[in-house]
Amino acid sequence: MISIEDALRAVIAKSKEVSKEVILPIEKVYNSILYRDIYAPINMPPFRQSAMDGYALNLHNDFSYELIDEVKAGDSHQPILKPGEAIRIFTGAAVPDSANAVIMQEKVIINNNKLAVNSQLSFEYNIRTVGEQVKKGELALKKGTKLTPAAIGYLSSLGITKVSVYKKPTIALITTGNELVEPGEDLDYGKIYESNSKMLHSALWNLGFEDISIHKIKDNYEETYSKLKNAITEHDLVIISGGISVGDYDFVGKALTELKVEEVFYKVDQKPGKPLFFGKSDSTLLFALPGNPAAALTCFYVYIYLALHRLTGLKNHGLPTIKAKSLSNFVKNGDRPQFLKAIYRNGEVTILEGQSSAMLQTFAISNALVLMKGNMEQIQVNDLVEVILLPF
Ligand SMILES: Nc1nc2c(c(=O)[nH]1)N[C@H]1C(S)=C(S)[C@@H](COP(=O)(O)OP(=O)(O)OC[C@H]3O[C@@H](n4cnc5c(N)ncnc54)[C@H](O)[C@@H]3O)O[C@H]1N2
Ligand code: MOO
Repeated sequence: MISIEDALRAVIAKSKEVSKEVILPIEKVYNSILYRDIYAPINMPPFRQSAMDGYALNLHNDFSYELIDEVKAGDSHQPILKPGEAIRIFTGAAVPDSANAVIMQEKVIINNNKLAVNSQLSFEYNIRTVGEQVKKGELALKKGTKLTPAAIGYLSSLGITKVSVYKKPTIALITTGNELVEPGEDLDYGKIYESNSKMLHSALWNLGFEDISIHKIKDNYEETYSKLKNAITEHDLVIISGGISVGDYDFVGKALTELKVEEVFYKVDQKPGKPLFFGKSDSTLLFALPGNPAAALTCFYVYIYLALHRLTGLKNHGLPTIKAKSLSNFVKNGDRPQFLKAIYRNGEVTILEGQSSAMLQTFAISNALVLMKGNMEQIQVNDLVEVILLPF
């Protein structure tokens, strides 16, 4: 059995090489990672731009100006102002070369075509200079940057329509188990509703992964073997739920061995999620998660989240962790390090009742996991504990 730290190191080591480049329309790159540096194709702003609704002035040694023209946002004409002349101007409009300051309309008094300003203005006041944000040819965004809404807005403002990003992995989600029936169908004795696929699918969507195919297999060796074989050939990442423990009808491990999947680790010293398998077949990464729903989701956040980051070119390592003050007492059962479902708010964390790996009720209201190390026997109120913040 491997430790959590070694397992995380192995995930980092094995998942770094799988990234590929793809060029996508900017509408499709949200949450993707830039594959190459982007240089600004234009100056931004492309012209001297008014930052206010007001008046553009050609400054002189007097507080009075004569109003001669108007430039609205989008206008292309360039009135020529002599010293002491002003034009009406609006936010975002092009300031003529002959104007050297803009004054807000609240700060002037207008009388006929005369404009009285009540203060001395400095040159370029309220004017955004050409290339103030970024100059043509300068580095606009570095490779490795995550494309947030702000980044997408910024690149669009530079007129960029296509972006080179790390290809997001194609993902197969495979559930196993004779006991599983679809929500909406009758629930016969001995059956349960299949919930892991929808849970993991939404966790992937939340992180911006959309190329996901879902497969459901029974506890049958031949079916397990052939479905896994196809999934490995056709996807960058295969996530299996269930069938990885030691029962007579747990066929995943045997099929993975037959398929010559390299075992990076099997079994992690942790609770929940002990029977976690991580492997690799050529460039395809493969996680076999324990079927118990809370164990599967914990392993997703702790390990698969990290692998997904690596595959998509992000350099940071997994979910953010912080120290927080516990508002709860908790006594650990056994020596295994434990991930505890919890609610974090404002530097404090409440550890929830109902930590069984079969239960999702507490996970459904959690926004964090408390990591209780193996050598800790209990947590007491006011103890500082390590908290992993979940990505929502
Ligand atoms: N003799 C031992 N038995 C078990 C051990 C062990 O070390 N020795 N480990 C236990 C632990 S810990 C876990 S976790 C489970 C993992 O078992 P599997 O990964 O083989 O998962 P299954 O047996 O297929 O399912 C476990 C549990 O989860 C339910 N399940 C499975 N898939 C789904 C799904 N898609 N949606 C909803 N629920 C699902 C399934 O019905 C079972 O109740 O093994 C222990 N046993
Ligand atoms: O590792 Mo199991 O996940 O405790 O139920």
